[in-house]
Amino acid sequence: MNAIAPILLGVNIDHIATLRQARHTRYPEVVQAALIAEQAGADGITAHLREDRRHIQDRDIELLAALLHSRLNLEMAVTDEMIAIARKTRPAACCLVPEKRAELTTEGGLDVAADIARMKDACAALAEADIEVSLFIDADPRQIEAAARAGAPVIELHTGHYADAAGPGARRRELERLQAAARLGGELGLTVNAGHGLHYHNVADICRISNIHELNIGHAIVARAVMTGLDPAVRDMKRTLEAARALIDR
Ligand SMILES: CC(=O)[C@@H](O)[C@H](O)COP(=O)(O)O
Ligand SMILES: NCC(=O)COP(=O)(O)O
Repeated sequence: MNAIAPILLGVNIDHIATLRQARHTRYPEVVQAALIAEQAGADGITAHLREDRRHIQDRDIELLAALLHSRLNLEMAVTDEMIAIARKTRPAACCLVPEKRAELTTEGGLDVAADIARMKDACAALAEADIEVSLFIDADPRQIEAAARAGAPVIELHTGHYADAAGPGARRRELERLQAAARLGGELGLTVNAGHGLHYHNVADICRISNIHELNIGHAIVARAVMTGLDPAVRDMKRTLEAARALIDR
């Protein structure tokens, strides 16, 4: 029986920057937060450089790319500006996400199927700079197949619909969609990650999807960090992921 691989944790530090941007101060320093998260067990750091720069700033990405010990996963829109920034700063990974100026947070996955040629070009431009490309998509077979055709080696399944599900029935249906999506992604040879809206009390069932490689979690960790500190908040999440995966039924 093959051993189940541990699930990795990417800590998204966007909302450390949200607190800083609230008054445009020099604190809290996102680099300090990232290094604390790494020391607490984060396997990588995720940061979303939005076009509107509402939280993460260009200088954050430059410093993180230079100073992290683990790996930087830069989330960004599929634009010439962002591709140029990525090719210049060369993070280990880029996750291409949809963006709408007016959105409170990411509302859905990238519509890869609607413009395969553009996605292929973006994936190729980033891969040429030795950046691992991930596409942030809904648990939709059409988008998963499109991601494979676009040449992305990694997909990140949007777990927001699961996280926001109104009740246990809806949540179970969303979980089943994610399970089927992860299976299809694996069959197509894609590395399958997941994220958005995950927290300490809804993450276990996602961890039990055996071929999910990494979870990117931010808002819930930063929210707990406000109460207990970032180091324990990250350690708590790592422990939660490890405990859930250890229970996986083979
Ligand atoms: C793509 C995704 O789900 C998040 O990583 C994204 O960063 C959410 O945007 P905010 O961090 O601005 O809420
Ligand atoms: N891609 C998901 C991510 O990086 C973190 O999302 P959230 O946990 O802040 O909702």
